[in-house]
Amino acid sequence: MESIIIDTETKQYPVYIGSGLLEELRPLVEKYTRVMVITDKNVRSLHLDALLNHLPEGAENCVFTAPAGEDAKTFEVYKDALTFAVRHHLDRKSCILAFGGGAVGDLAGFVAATYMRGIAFIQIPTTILAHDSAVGGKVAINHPLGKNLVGVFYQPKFVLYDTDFLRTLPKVQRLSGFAELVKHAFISDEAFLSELKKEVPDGDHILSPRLPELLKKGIKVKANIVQKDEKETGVRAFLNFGHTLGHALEAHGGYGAITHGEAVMTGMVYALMISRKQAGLQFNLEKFTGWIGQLGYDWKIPSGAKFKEIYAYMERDKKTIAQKPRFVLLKSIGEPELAEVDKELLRSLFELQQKGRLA
Ligand SMILES: NC(=O)c1ccc[n+]([C@@H]2O[C@H](COP(=O)([O-])OP(=O)(O)OC[C@H]3O[C@@H](n4cnc5c(N)ncnc54)[C@H](O)[C@@H]3O)[C@@H](O)[C@H]2O)c1
Ligand SMILES: O=C(O)C(=O)C[C@@H](O)[C@H](O)[C@H](O)COP(=O)(O)O
Ligand SMILES: [Zn+2]
Repeated sequence: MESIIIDTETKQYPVYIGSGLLEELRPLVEKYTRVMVITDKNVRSLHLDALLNHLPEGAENCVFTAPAGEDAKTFEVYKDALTFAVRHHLDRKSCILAFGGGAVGDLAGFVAATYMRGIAFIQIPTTILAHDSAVGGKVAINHPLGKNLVGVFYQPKFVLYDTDFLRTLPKVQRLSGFAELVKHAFISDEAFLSELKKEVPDGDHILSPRLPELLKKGIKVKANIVQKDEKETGVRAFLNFGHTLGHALEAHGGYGAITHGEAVMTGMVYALMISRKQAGLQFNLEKFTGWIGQLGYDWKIPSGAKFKEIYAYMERDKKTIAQKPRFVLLKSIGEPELAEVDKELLRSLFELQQKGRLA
């Protein structure tokens, strides 16, 4: 199986990626006393039977089904999943298998990391977005006051990314996942960004035969960063490009009102404007927003969002120090930095972007 090795301070593990990989699963999980699958209701109805065909007998009795989307990342669902694990006699030689997108992965990883102080964790991602979320070991649930505020760093034993699952993704989820690929390009390499523009001229081209290759590139960008800084004491924060505003919009709108990727795309446009003003970035943002508009993104800040309320969420972002929000900016494509930004600049750019204008 083709794999990309993730080599962190605490663990080294493979991300197997390609078509038809589910066939290879059974021998990888046979050593566990029990496999608890955590999935969501959409993935369950579309793909659970296929997964169960490749798990040891009896696995169908140990499937926890979370609500779809951000509703999976709540304290209540987290507690229900733990209760399920206790009632199903999971022990320290059992494992938790995340089967779904990033929401399921984040929930399942946090359950695995905390049940009996940590049992084995496996990721079988089913979304484009999960080329990001399944790799690197950030697992968390949301707090009403902020995205992913409750979580840990906990690496999986392996990631098995069977790209056949991506075929059933609705358009809105393809767009959501593609935003993280664009992020990986921005923080790494102008040629990667040009390649994405060329390969994906509009929303109908995201699911192209080239997608697995693009996902591998994205994973390698992430692997390279996580390898240097597993616990985000430095460069890992660059993976948060677009997320300071993005997470605030998600929390403010009520988790799930906009997808993570849409929010991050809006946040990247905001960060690019700030970068042009304060980091010396030379970049044709008008052309870029033309392209993403063609793809189907609405990069305007939602009209109902008030700067004061959004700023309060940004103040609680995990990159904030002493109540001063910090943003990932670009000096040039592939050259990120972390910086404080003057509140009045943030306000004026926010108001412009809300009107659909750029600076
Ligand atoms: N841990 C990390 O490093 C990291 C990185 C990026 C994002 N995230 C988190 O990931 C989440 C977003 O990830 P996501 O978009 O994959 O989330 P998701 O799990 O919410 O999936 C999105 C939707 O797609 C559906 N779905 C999943 N697979 C499908 C398939 N193959 N076919 C049809 N429908 C399918 C799901 O049921 C859900 O409704 C957010 O909570 C975000 O904060 C985490
Ligand atoms: O892996 C990382 O590091 C990231 O920042 C990846 C992000 O795409 C992802 O959304 C992550 O969950 C954000 O982390 P957070 O620490 O800002 O909650
Ligand atoms: Zn993200």
